[in-house]
Amino acid sequence: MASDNNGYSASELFQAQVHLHRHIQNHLTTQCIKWAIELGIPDIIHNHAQPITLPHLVLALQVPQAKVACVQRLMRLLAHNNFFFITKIIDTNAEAKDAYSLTPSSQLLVKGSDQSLLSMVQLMTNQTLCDMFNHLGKWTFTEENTLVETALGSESFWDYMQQNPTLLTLFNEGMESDSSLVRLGLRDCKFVFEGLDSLVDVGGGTGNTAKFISEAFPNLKYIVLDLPQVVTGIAGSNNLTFVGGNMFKSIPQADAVLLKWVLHDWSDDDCIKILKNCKEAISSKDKQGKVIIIDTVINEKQDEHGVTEVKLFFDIAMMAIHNGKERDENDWKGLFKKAGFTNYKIFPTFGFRSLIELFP
Ligand SMILES: C[S@@+](CC[C@H](N)C(=O)[O-])C[C@H]1O[C@@H](n2cnc3c(N)ncnc32)[C@H](O)[C@@H]1O
Ligand SMILES: O=c1cc(-c2ccc(O)c(O)c2)oc2c(O)c(O)ccc12
Repeated sequence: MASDNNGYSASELFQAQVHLHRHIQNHLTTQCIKWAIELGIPDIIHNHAQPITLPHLVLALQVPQAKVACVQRLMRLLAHNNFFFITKIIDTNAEAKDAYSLTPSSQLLVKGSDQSLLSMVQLMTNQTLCDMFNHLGKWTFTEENTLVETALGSESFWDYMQQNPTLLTLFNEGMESDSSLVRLGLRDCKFVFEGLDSLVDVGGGTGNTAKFISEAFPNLKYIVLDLPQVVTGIAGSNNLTFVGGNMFKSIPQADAVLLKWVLHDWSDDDCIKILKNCKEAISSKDKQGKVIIIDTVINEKQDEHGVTEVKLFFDIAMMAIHNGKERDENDWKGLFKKAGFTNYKIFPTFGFRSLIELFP
């Protein structure tokens, strides 16, 4: 059998086989994270005062004896991928036993903690949304802008959610959980909000970011603008008001506009429309305000491989779900110029996102 393996050595092809399997079976990591959450494993470990052994873990889980080894194998895979640490502890019989503890990544999966990303995991592993990605091939050959049209038959993701209140709640809770972590980054960026009398948080969702900033700046008049189905019925406070509306139609006047995780949902043309409306909202006779953007800036040269991978995952998700995209600095610069802004400054502070200050 004559073959030159297309010029590759056997060892290169075996490496390629491993590489391929790592990626095509990666959905099992997702499923195992979901499984561990369903069992409540991060919470049990969190509530246990010290690293927990397998016998104690399965006792707390109350799994049938026949499934004990399955839990051990679940924990082995997740520990291999840094979702748990495995350490040795000495038990009452003076024997060394494996015990599990949380890593920073599984700390994010603990229910009810300030930095819990549990709702984001529930959103991203939602069956309807995950199934949608099976239609990418078909979608390519349609005239439809988004996979939501091809797979779910709705004009836009926002329309689909308006018709599916359970998904809307899941989405809003996912966004809220994301905002909790962004708080940590904002602590170092307070200077961006200093000196402002008023701010409109455009597409501000159910107001988690709003609560944090409006509490930190009690003299700041803070308005959250979002779709009526998102903000109707949400109570504000002294300096926080929720307004139902449409950012393409009009944005209330203020010293500054905040756009957190909004522009990546939209095409370039739509972003230019939104940014022009923002410019109008911050321009008055006697002063020019600013726009504060919290979003992704792709930077393949500077970022670690894993960080870029996350940004590129979001790029595919935004393309498919919204006809949106993730952008590099050059893309952002082009949008800013076309929308009539002259100056901007990027602070890379929020993990895979940055804060951009934008001036007319
Ligand atoms: C990805 S979410 C981000 C929410 C929030 N800024 C955050 O970071 O948690 C985008 C938000 O834009 C809102 N949105 C979509 N279309 C809108 C429109 N035409 N006018 C105002 N808000 C809109 C959505 O309802 C959603 O809450
Ligand atoms: O963080 C997000 C995640 C997703 C999302 C949902 C289900 C998936 O299966 C998936 O891969 C991604 O959707 C978003 C979105 O639609 C936004 O407008 C803004 C942010 C997100």
